[in-house]
Amino acid sequence: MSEAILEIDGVSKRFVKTLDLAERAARMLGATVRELTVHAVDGVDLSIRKGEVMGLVGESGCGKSTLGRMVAGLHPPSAGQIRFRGRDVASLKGADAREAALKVQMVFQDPMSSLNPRMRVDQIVGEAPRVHGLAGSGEIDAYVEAALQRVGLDPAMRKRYPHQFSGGQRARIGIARALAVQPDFIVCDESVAALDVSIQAQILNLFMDLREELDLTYLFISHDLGVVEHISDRIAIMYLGRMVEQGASEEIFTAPNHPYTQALLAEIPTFATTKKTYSAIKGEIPSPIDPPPGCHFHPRCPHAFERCRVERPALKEIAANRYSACHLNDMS
Ligand SMILES: Nc1ncnc2c1ncn2[C@@H]1O[C@H](COP(=O)(O)OP(=O)(O)OP(=O)(O)O)[C@@H](O)[C@H]1O
Repeated sequence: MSEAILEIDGVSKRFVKTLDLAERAARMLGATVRELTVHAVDGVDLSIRKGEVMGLVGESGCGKSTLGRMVAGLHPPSAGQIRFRGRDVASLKGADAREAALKVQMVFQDPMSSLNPRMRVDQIVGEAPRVHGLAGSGEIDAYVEAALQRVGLDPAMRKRYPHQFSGGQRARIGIARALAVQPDFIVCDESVAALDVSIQAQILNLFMDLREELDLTYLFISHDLGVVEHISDRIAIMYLGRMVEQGASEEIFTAPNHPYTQALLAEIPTFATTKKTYSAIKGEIPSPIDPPPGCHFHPRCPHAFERCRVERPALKEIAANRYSACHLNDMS
């Protein structure tokens, strides 16, 4: 088993919700308007080994993107530590901080909104390597051509603008831009969610080919367990800011431990009909502004009992390299 390249240790992120117009007006008129805190990520632990694909799954709003953004250095954690190659990223300064920032890159969901529409592809892909001195002015054209070829784009298209490409091609441009700074670790945030299913498969295959070719490690974020099933070595499941289960991909699918994971699996039609059947998830996801006490999942859990309503379950190792945060595991 290879060493951890990334360690997330007790990481939390809180956002103070900005007041809307009516709330600001009420405050100006002297009313007491409480500032609300969103607990987007709440004490998450996760360790990712060099070369693996870690799938990160959960319903919308559970904190996946916020965790991914913290890993990519786009948000500082409110608490806890993120270590890349053993070094606390927040404590790095100067050249060390810049180097760490380049080594972890993010590929976003919607290439159209993350690519500058007024820049040509060669500028989009070439900008960061030029700024960071990875390619000199005499080499930049060849550097960009190689980056485009690596993701399956014809370098002859390098003078075009993003709107002149299809969705799948734009996804490839986003990947080429991320790879152009020679990262070791890629955070894919719903990177195929906006694509047609057949194009999704092509882009997932591209990610896997690049992993081999460039020795990459991935944190692959998706709300859809079906998408991460085939590419992830391990899967981590989040619910309302907390980690609820982690394990080898195959084990998560064949023997999910946490009732929330079981409910998510019930929502994949092929899985539910061909393998085991679990109760589908019921009710709305609660707000991270006012999460339920105890286990956050207890109001929707078919197995909840008194302890679940009052005590937060710790993420415990329930078998070798298998973790779950459920009080039911203490009863067997
Ligand atoms: N900058 C911000 N300011 C305030 N609240 C935020 C901010 N970013 C995220 N949140 C809130 O934090 C919670 C987690 O959001 P996040 O985007 O990380 O979830 P997610 O699981 O990635 O969901 P989605 O797939 O819908 O993006 C949500 O309630 C969201 O509204």
